Amino acid sequence: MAAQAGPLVDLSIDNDGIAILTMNRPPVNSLNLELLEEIGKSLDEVAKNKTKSMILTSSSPSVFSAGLDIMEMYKPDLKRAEIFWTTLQDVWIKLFGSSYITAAAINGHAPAGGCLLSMSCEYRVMVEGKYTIGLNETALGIVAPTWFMDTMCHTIPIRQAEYALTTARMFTVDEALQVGLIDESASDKADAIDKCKKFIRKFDKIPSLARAVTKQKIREGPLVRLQKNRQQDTAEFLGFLKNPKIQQSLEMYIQSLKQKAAK
Ligand SMILES: CCCC/C=C\CC(=O)SCCNC(=O)CCNC(=O)[C@H](O)C(C)(C)COP(=O)(O)OP(=O)(O)OC[C@H]1O[C@@H](n2cnc3c(N)ncnc32)[C@H](O)[C@@H]1OP(=O)(O)O
Repeated sequence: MAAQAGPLVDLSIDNDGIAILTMNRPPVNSLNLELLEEIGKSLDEVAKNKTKSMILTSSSPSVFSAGLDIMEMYKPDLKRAEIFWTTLQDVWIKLFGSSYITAAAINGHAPAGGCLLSMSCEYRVMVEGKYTIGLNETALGIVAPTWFMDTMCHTIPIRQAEYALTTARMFTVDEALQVGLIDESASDKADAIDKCKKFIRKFDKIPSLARAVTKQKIREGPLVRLQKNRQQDTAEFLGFLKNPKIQQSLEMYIQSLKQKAAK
């Protein structure tokens, strides 16, 4: 993968006071430890500045995020892998449990961890095109953690979530719209951001404390479940990584990605 030039995320505040968090790890915004740390810091920044809302997007022309960086899981240094996983948990807790309004302008593919980040927001607008979104972990021979599943069950009906998770279903933009995995489609990134802003403006007349407490209460179940089981969740992740069959599946998957990229 190409070396990183420039910051891994850009956090700007627009004229309406809306924070725009842009992931910037070419070529595909795969979530490695350093990118997750920067996303986490930006989420802290948004919370600290009491910004009323945030839009999550990507600087790539065709990928929102390719999900977790598979190289963090393939034959890893186990100490780093543990920090990687707890950082991912932190990012999810901060984003899913945030009190400010969140929306994702999904300007490209959003598999696995990319889908998780967008589902952790309150509203999703995806750019039309040959892009797909979904939790495809089973196709890699791995099991999505419970909190990934909880996040999907919080977004689409549980029957659809079970079917999508077990079959590693990647939804086209139209399919995602139909099932409610995204809320709107958009012609391009600017349109997606405009539509996210329109969603955010819906709260102009809603008292912000009532909105925030309602959001946090409705999201309490999945959050408490992870918070109570963080150590076990981390131990399970490390256990997965130590399993030779999982390592073999990851190796085959990496090979297939490399072959596809070389074509
Ligand atoms: C117990 C564990 C539980 C948690 C588990 C998992 C959660 C996850 O998030 S696992 C990651 C799952 N992600 C994927 O399956 C996506 C894989 N990528 C793709 O499908 C495509 O890359 C994508 C559609 C996102 C974009 O396609 P293109 O624009 O055509 O790019 P390329 O496929 O050519 O890729 C360019 C370059 O990036 C490398 N790459 C892609 N994805 C990843 C990734 N997730 N991690 C690391 N590296 C990735 C790809 O191999 C190419 O590399 P080079 O060959 O070196 O250029």
